[in-house]
Amino acid sequence: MSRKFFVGGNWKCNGTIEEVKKIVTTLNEAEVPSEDDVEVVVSPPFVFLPVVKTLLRSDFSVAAQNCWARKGGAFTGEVSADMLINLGIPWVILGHSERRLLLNESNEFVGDKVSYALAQGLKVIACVGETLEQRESGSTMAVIAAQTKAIAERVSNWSNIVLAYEPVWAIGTGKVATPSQAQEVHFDLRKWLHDNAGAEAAISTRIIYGGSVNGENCRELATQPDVDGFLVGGASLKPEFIDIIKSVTVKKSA
Ligand SMILES: O=C[C@H](O)COP(=O)(O)O
Repeated sequence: MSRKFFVGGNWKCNGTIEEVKKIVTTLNEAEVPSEDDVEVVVSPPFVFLPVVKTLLRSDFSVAAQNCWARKGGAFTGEVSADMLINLGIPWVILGHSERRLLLNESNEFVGDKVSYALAQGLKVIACVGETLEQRESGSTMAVIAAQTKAIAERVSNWSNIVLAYEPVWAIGTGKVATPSQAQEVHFDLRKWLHDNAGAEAAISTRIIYGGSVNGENCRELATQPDVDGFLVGGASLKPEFIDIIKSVTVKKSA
């Protein structure tokens, strides 16, 4: 089966309302391949989600950058999955390494969030990835397997999950994984899914790459058989995000 190419733009904690509107205008005016070929999801900070959802072209979608692990209540500063659903936000990014590392989010906590978000009807971009130290000590797959296992233990249906492999050493560093490094991990992760979540999850789950993707390096990465798209940080704030969306054409001819 073919997995639809997926390009996510994670705007992280960036932008003023004026800048956000400008990015949306750039996206709205761009000529890109059909939504039959590529799914595009942008993820502004929470406060800009409603305005972006309202102004953004209808063939692109929006994601929140986080949500709480259970129903809302006395959790100051948190936003619940139920609230996102209430606002018509279809996607959420969970388990980003910046939250795992800076806010000490554990594998289990991320797994709880993924499970609760899916149960409320959200689609989830679930991030996994190793640090440089972990890669250099040869534990890349063990780390990623443990992160994915915490999700697999809480989830039986993978159809609303996109897995984002984001090596921490490649995020915001300009040091992108080579196409063969990305392919190797994506292949191993798909095999892990096969053995632990079943053949259907392995065949149909999109595994996207994130970490210093730009308008240039996306093309060769896109040719890799197990790279089903990208989660883009810095470059998603720039016009080159359009080029990254267009890399689906390279994928289709690979
Ligand atoms: O979620 C996106 C990733 O953290 C990648 O960020 P980056 O493209 O700025 O390296």
